[in-house]
Amino acid sequence: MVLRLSGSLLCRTLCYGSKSVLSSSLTTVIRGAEDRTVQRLLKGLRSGQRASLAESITLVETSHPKKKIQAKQLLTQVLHQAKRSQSVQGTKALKFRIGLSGPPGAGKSTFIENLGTFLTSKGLKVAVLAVDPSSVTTGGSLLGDKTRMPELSRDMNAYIRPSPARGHLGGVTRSTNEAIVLCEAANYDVIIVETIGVGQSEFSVADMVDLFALIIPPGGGDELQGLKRGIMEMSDLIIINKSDGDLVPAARRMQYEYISALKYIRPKTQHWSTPVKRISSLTGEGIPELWDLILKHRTVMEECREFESRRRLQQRAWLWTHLKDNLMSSFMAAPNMKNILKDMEEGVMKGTISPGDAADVLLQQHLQALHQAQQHKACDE
Ligand SMILES: Nc1nc2c(ncn2[C@@H]2O[C@H](COP(=O)(O)OP(=O)(O)OP(=O)(O)O)[C@@H](O)[C@H]2O)c(=O)[nH]1
Repeated sequence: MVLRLSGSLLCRTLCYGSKSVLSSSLTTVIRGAEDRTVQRLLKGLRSGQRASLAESITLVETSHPKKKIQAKQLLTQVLHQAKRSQSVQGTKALKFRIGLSGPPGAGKSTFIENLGTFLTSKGLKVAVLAVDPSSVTTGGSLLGDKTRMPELSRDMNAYIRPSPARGHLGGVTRSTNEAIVLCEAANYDVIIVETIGVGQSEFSVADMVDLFALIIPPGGGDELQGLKRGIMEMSDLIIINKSDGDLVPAARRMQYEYISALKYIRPKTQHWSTPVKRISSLTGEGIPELWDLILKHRTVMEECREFESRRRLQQRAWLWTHLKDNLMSSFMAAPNMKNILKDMEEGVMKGTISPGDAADVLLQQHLQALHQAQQHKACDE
């Protein structure tokens, strides 16, 4: 459903809710100060305990009202803590968020296993999170499965989190964003967010990382046509995997094709032109050089100050995701909304009311419901 929200209506919705929003966040702060679970999790996160990290992520994925309050409390504290270290250490305090997308079978898990173990051998802590749209429709998860990365999952300096099998894509990515922050609070240096390059998930992931990489296998040549232009536009790095044995010539061809295709694509930033690198996740060839390139991207982005500005824009995008989610939940929770919604949908399909008018009617109905609820609350008090 498309929610058409005119400026004045949005304004009224927000203004109307502001008092209760304010009081509920104050309640959150006051209650949270006493919350033992939050204190315990914070302590566990600070000492880098994987069990506390797993429990904290589960907490932010929950929709249980009491736990939601705890999750907000935890995130608030964690964000304050991160802000404090950033004010002391500057951007060096910011951990590295890497997004990885690629079609099924591209070798994502083999790549993460190889890069991950390479990084932990250098003394870095690595977390792997998955955004898996398939888990929403099938209830099962294809990504982030520990069995796909056997060595890394046994590594004490690595943490692998499978995709949450709930909610719509917005919900999944929202909790992923929060999971990133929690991994950082638990002192993970590199957070890899993995997604299948189908649907919309890669766009959401690109919006929450410092570097977005696309990984592809050498193929027959149709891949380039099939691959969405959008995903190339938002990539900071293109990795041609499986460049080993008999596949080397095909991988080379693929590399040239991508290099030429990128010439016709507007660069994401004027400070970086997207490199196309061949590697083998199976043999590990090219992985150390690829890591150097990833670090170079970070240095360049820090020097031109885009590293921080991207993060700031991502924070703003995150605010909008929350706002849209909260507005939709409040809209759907209003009394009788399901019936009116059904009537309006039928009307729109029959052509008796225009989609725009139907959206306005629904919003008016929602605002009235909010107003009535507020009046009842005032009477009760
Ligand atoms: N020759 C060769 N094979 C590879 C390489 N990387 C992965 N593979 C193989 O490609 C197949 C798919 O690899 P995965 O790592 O499971 O790929 P994935 O992208 O995680 O696949 P999904 O789980 O379907 O999303 C496996 O049989 C791997 O052994 C590589 O660098 N070279």
